Amino acid sequence: MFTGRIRETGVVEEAAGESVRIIAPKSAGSLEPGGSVCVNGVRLTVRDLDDRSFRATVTAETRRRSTFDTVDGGVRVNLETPLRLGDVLDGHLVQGYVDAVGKVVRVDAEGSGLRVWIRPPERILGHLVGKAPIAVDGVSVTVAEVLRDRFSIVVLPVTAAATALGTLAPGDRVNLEADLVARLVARRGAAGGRDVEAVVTGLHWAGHVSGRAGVGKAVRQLAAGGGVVVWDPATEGEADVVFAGARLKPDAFRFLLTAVCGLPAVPCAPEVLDRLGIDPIPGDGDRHGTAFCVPVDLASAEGTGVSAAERAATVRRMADPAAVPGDFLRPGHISPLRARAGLLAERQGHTEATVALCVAAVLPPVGVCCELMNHDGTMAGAADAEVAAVRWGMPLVDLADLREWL
Ligand SMILES: O=C(CO)[C@H](O)[C@H](O)COP(=O)(O)O
Repeated sequence: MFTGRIRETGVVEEAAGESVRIIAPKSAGSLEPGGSVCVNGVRLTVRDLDDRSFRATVTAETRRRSTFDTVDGGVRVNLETPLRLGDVLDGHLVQGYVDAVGKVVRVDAEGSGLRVWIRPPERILGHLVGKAPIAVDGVSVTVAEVLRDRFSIVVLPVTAAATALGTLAPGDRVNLEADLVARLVARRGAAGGRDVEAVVTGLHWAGHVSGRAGVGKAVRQLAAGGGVVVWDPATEGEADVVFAGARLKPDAFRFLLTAVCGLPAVPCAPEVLDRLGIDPIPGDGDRHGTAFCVPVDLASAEGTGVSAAERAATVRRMADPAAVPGDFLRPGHISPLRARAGLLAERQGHTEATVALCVAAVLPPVGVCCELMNHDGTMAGAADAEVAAVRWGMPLVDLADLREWL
């Protein structure tokens, strides 16, 4: 077992047939014939050694499954000697079994470090989770972001200096080992006919989530009647708490009014509003093109339509496919918003995000969104939203991630 903390980079002196000789004066002293050594994330067996180098076996299977298919003399490699019981586990548990070879597609300077984008084979993308560790050429780093076909890592200056990651360039191939925990979960999921995404999204998880698994978690939460925080850094710089209309309980509406504190509104797919005869409010619209429609109340209600229970009942009826125009009084106290037909592909607003989440949750395309406002009356920023999401046990997802994955 290894940790992904590289103590020495070695240089390949010779690679021929089933063996490789590596110059490694620091590591050679603590190796022994028949023991293990991790070379660029690949666990190899030491054949023989002297005080400045060692020779290890590279089987045909290892060559097929790693970058050892092309390794040559002169190449700098990351080395790690095996973990001993009682050693500091400063990194994460690395087995030295390569899951896949990825290709570096982009390297950008980021602060004093580097952001490296890697395209792995599709089959391991589902094992990658933002903020979880991964071994890249045997180095323990954190997955920063997972997109549809790639993920990124940030290589800090200290890591760039101490390992061969500092010289990575587009086109380079790297050995990848996904986090042991993610792989075990994936295996368990596969046994049950489900993949890792389904297992991860089933976990109780609050705060910022990202990538496909994060969006899956948000959809699942909404489908179960829970709330999701959607952060929009680009247009409004605001976070909205979103619920599905069909699952809306009076207590959720009370929560929006008393804890979330913004202006609750009800995003609807355009066909719902057309069917219910709910028209847009004439005018130039607000600064961001939010499409407010004539507010409504449930005609069968007996109060003013303002209580949390009555407002929730109005929303649930709007989400009911059997609802008809006569079910609603105009004007009322629930403000519908008209989503664009193309949803997030057409407009990146909370209106479209709410409807898209409901659709992904296989629910009628009607939801509630309410801006998160601090109790001093200012609008919540990213840090406020994250704190609130954790406190309320809700996932927080970026609008851009919803656009990418829904
Ligand atoms: O005005 C609003 C409804 O209370 C909000 O800003 C809400 O976020 C929906 O608007 P948009 O689709 O423009 O993001």
